[in-house]
Amino acid sequence: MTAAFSSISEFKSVLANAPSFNEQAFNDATQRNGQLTKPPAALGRLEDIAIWYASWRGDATPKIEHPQVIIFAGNHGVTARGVSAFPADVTAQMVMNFQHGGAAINQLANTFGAKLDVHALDLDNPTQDFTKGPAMSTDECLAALQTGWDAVDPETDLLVTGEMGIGNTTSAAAIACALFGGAPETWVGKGTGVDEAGLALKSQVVGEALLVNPDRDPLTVLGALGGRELVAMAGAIAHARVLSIPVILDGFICTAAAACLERAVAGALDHCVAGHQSDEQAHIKLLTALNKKPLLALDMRLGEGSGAALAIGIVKAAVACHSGMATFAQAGVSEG
Ligand SMILES: Cc1cc2ncn([C@H]3O[C@H](COP(=O)(O)O)[C@@H](O)[C@H]3O)c2cc1C
Ligand SMILES: O=C(O)c1cccnc1
Repeated sequence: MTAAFSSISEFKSVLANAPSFNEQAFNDATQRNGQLTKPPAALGRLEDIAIWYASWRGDATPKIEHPQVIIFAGNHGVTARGVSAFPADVTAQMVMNFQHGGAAINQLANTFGAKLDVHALDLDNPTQDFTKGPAMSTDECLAALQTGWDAVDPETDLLVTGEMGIGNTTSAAAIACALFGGAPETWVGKGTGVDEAGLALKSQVVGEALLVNPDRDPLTVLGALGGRELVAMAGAIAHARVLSIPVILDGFICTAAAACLERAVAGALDHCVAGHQSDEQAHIKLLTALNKKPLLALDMRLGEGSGAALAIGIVKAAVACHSGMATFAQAGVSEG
């Protein structure tokens, strides 16, 4: 399905009307799981993951053959406030690095057999510093949503969305604070490695951003405090929902973008699992608020979709066990 959104409310209504999981496949996969040659629940969370995946694919014995990783890149006006340990130029430089195969995500996508696509969003025009007004106009937000929407390959069977955008942990913290409340201090983290003074500055910047952008409608928050790469991730995750493509969420930034969808339409992230727990301190708080339990916790705080790409291996393994194992009857193994 291709869609050209003329308004944020149209986007929201497409998301709200997206299909849910397939109950027949859920029931069939649950029944099959109980017949496989293992003690009940012996594969732990792998069993839940396989049943979740099967129910979204509408197939009780699915395969994962075409994972897609999409990285979106955006530049942030708020970097003028000195919120990152790195200069804003690094965003465009890393886009070149992705294109030449030199970044961590290139190696991880290769390792797990995923196609990697990179979309740079208007890098020459950073979003407005959101301590001065909304980061984006409605039209800019719609354009970024569309880029994300169109980036999803309808033939893919597992999606990872990642990002690159110097300054975007501040953007993600501002979004999380706007959506879930609490003090800015509880949402900011060290990002690329700011010191104590940098952390205090990030809290101050988030506080200012929330005063200047008082509207708490979740999709308005996304455009007012997000960067284009966050908006595009939300657009891609929404399109995956419409196409019944399961998604693995990455770290703090990806989860903050996704959280806007869930707050706009309850259940909008039911087709998503949390790939990992980022070392960005507020990520676990955000995951808990979304009722998502991370698959991995490896002290990573990179972004680029890296933690989610690693979790492709877990989801693939879970589905391979579920679809490939023999039942007790097939294998002639006695049940307990
Ligand atoms: C070389 C390099 C590669 C990266 N890959 C992802 N990020 C990560 O760091 C940035 C967010 O941190 P902050 O808010 O502190 O700027 C994002 O671009 C994120 O994807 C990177 C950062 C750097 C420096
Ligand atoms: O959790 C993340 O996504 C993250 C954390 C720090 C820097 N970049 C990304």
